[in-house]
Amino acid sequence: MVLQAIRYSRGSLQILDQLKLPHEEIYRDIRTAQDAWDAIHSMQVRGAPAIAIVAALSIAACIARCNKNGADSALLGPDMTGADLIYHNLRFLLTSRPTAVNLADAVKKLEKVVRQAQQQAGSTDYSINEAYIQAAEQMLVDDVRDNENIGIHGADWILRRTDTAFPAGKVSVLTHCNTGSLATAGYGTALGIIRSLHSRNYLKRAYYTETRPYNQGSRLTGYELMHDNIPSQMITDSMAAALLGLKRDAENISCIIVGADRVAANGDTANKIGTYALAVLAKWHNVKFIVAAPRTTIDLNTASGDDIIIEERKSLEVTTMRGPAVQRAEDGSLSIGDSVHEIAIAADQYGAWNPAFDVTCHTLIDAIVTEKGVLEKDESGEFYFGKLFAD
Ligand SMILES: CSC[C@@H](O)[C@@H](O)C(=O)COP(=O)(O)O
Repeated sequence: MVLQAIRYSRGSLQILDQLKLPHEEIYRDIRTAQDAWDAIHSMQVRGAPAIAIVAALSIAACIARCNKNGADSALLGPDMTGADLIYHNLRFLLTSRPTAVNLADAVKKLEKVVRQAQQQAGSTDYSINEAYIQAAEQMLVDDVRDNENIGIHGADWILRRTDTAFPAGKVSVLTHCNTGSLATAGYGTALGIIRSLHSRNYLKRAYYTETRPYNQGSRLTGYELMHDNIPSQMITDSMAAALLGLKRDAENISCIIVGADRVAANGDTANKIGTYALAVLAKWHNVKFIVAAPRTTIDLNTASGDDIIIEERKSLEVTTMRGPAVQRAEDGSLSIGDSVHEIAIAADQYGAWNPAFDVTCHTLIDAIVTEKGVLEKDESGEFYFGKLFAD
């Protein structure tokens, strides 16, 4: 069964609560823009493309119910209708998390759709709503298709450009954070490449970091890889250098593949905290370092990584951990409880710095894989995005 993190049908939106995974699979109704804002801000849903799509669909689901029943759409701004109501809610959702550009990109595109619908002769609230709903629904479809193409391009590139002289010509790769079905509309970006390698029988093993402090790796990537029976092994973030340093063929890492929250115009890439450290390690160990992202993550209006706003989250997310209680029986076997609790792993009064993302300089990146193909640096060592946006 395909893992479905976003359940959408016209008028209805549900998300799989990622704070409960992998221990509990709970779907939450998203009935309002406020619900979507809360889910994004609290990271019940996370991952750059998924954030954008849930925000867009939350408004679509509300106004679809409104178009059908003529009832209150349950959006913020009860004294507004049609275009104004949509603009207002899009702007509100934009404030939910700052670093990933996909949300801002979606808002810009959806505002354009609404403006064009307003300009149509005889436009009504109903016709504006319909135009919005169709555009938001199309984003869901497009993201899955784009990720499948990222998977194909990325796998092709890895098989061409990295040393595949491992048992049966297979490669092992390392990834960070969660970039799969849970972080996107489906299939995934960096994890999409891993899926593509696996489906062609070229994947020996996917290593993934636990990704402290939010543990997107251990909680979410592990869950997805197990779900799809992809051979995999978790490491803590601090084990990456040791893994790359291993000289055993069977463990040899061909490349590190990560996703992105925002790629600046020069290729500098903001992604989950810890990405930068992996890129430095890759350079030292002469291992390819690849960023996988749809074009919606490339922000040509941001000149370089220096201009990217990095979200800082609460210290508490570093000093606590979530999970079910573990009980050890007399024979030493473990049983894991059902419900998720939060436990302190440090005294919170010490405080902790908690940037959610870091920026990897483009000089450390070998290739950026998009749905349109793989971009490498030119002779002067610069990424040139022009041709990716030719259409
Ligand atoms: C396809 S997801 C790419 C990125 O969004 C992902 O690597 C990441 O950094 C997610 O961060 P998160 O804080 O979990 O939203």
